[in-house]
Amino acid sequence: MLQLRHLSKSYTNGRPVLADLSWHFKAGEFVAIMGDSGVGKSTLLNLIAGLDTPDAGPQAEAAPILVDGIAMSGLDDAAATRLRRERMGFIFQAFHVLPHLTLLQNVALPLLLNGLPQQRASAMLAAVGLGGRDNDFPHQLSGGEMQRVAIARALVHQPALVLADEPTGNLDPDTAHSILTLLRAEIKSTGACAIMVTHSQAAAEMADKVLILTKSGIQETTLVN
Ligand SMILES: Nc1ncnc2c1ncn2[C@@H]1O[C@H](COP(=O)(O)OP(=O)(O)OP(=O)(O)O)[C@@H](O)[C@H]1O
Repeated sequence: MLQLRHLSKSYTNGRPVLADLSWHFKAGEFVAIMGDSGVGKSTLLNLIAGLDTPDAGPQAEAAPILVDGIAMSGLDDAAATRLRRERMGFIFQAFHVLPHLTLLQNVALPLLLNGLPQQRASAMLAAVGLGGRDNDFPHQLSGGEMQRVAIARALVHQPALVLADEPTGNLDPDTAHSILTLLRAEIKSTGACAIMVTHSQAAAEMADKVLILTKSGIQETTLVN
């Protein structure tokens, strides 16, 4: 579903953040990515999302990120935006719920942008435990409820790839568990691939597979209690 091939990223100061990463993420898989602070986890998600660009040049792989066989590097801005809008769902702080839209409008946004029927938005709010609150505004919600809206919005258009950056940061353990149970159930029912960056061992335990990102690369690990 998603292939990373010799992916590298350095920032303008020349310091490499990610070097020669290769991995194959499969459809239907819920994968957690862990690793030390500053190792490049968020950078990796941004690259996959097409929000940042991998290193280019004679030594670099020409197509380091393939989504369903499509090279992100071959897409112009409009095509990358379309791919993101149609095929991806984001649970990122930067994509947080919009304060001036109702909960229903927030969740319906990906459907609207993709020209899809909007009925699923209300059902999706109900699925995340916010049934009957369609017309509330984000400021009327707790942090956990807000995160549920973000998840409903990320999943409503049934994306093939869900990218989540610390989706349970700042949530109490019970809320975190119920949110990840929901995320897991959704991706298992749609066959999507979900990639979740987290520092939380409890969150990572909900995934099918845990990868550790280090300076020397990416590898699968088994969590020990
Ligand atoms: N736009 C940027 N310009 C320069 N350096 C950057 C930029 N964005 C990130 N970095 C650097 O890249 C490295 C990786 O950052 P990143 O946010 O991906 O780490 P992380 O693993 O997600 O960390 P954390 O777990 O603390 O969130 C850091 O050293 C950071 O300072």
